[in-house]
Amino acid sequence: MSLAAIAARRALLAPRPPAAPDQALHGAVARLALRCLYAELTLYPKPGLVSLVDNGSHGDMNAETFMRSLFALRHYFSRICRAGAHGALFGELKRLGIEAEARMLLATRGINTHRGAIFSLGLLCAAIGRARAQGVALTPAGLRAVLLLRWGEELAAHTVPGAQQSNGLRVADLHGAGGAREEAALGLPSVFETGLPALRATLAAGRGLQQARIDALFALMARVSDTNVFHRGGAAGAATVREQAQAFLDAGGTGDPHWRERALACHRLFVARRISPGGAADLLAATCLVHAATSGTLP
Ligand SMILES: CC(C)(COP(=O)(O)OP(=O)(O)OC[C@H]1O[C@@H](n2cnc3c(N)ncnc32)[C@H](O)[C@@H]1O)[C@@H](O)C(=O)NCCC(=O)NCCS
Ligand SMILES: Nc1ncnc2c1ncn2[C@@H]1O[C@H](COP(=O)(O)OP(=O)(O)OP(=O)(O)O)[C@@H](O)[C@H]1O
Repeated sequence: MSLAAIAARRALLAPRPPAAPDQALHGAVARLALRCLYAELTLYPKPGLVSLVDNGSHGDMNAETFMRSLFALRHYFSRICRAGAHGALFGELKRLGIEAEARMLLATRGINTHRGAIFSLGLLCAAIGRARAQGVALTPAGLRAVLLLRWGEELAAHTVPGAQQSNGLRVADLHGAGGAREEAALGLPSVFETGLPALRATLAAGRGLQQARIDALFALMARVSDTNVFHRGGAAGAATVREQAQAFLDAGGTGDPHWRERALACHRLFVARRISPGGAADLLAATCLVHAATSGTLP
């Protein structure tokens, strides 16, 4: 072995200095975001959505496509958390988001798996970084206030060059669907006012995280103005999602002993109609991120 090779090996084996506290936070936030997206992917039954069990209403993607995309996003969530901590303007977050979309498309060979998640979870990671840097307590109200105060105005005016062709903008015009943009500009009300209370109510009732995630997903489906649903199913598809989700909740959600059969029946109906509540799925992952980040799991 050459001297240079020995030196390189020694450098590799040498103990590393501990990461600076803020660097450790950005890494931990990124890992949390990925874990929440993975938890959404593996949750089952999820009406019309991709899981490890089946591809739901999707012909062009499966769990493997989502896993490849997740792996490609691991640095993005850490970078956007750091940018938030350093007080970045929304333009900088947007640049990181557009770069992450390109990485996702490269990893999936052009399939949109995490566009909504890059946006909503990216914003939350930035808000967590910002809250910590400013000494704001990591509570749901604190996070939402940071998000709105720092980026609310810019989010309300947010457009992306070349996005005129997006499904979201088309159906926003056609059906008046708010989509990801409106949701973010209002400080993710579906996450803070619907998903999180539903998740925590099920946990408080003594049921586990899996059931809490199912209840949160159905609560989100009943509320969210989901451009994915409008794009594929039109106004009728959106009404079906709302009605089916509300019926599941009215029957007691996962508190009903037959909840699994109900959720499976809903899954089969959505697959038959090619409906996929992808916006609600993204917001479920966002809900899990807020829950975990505000429960003392971060360094
Ligand atoms: C705003 C975005 C999401 C564009 O949305 P648009 O509605 O035009 O596109 P599209 O129909 O493809 O929807 C994107 C995704 O949003 C998700 N979504 C749909 N409805 C909703 C909703 N009501 N709430 C949250 N997410 C939703 C869907 O899963 C969908 O995949 C985004 O693509 C964008 O601006 N990208 C640039 C990157 C960026 O600015 N990032 C900022 C980093 S914080
Ligand atoms: N588990 C999941 N299964 C399916 N979609 C999900 C899941 N989790 C999140 N999503 C969201 O749903 C979106 C994919 O939906 P869809 O395929 O309808 O979008 P599209 O590619 O924009 O439209 P289309 O393929 O109909 O032209 C993803 O971008 C993602 O944000």
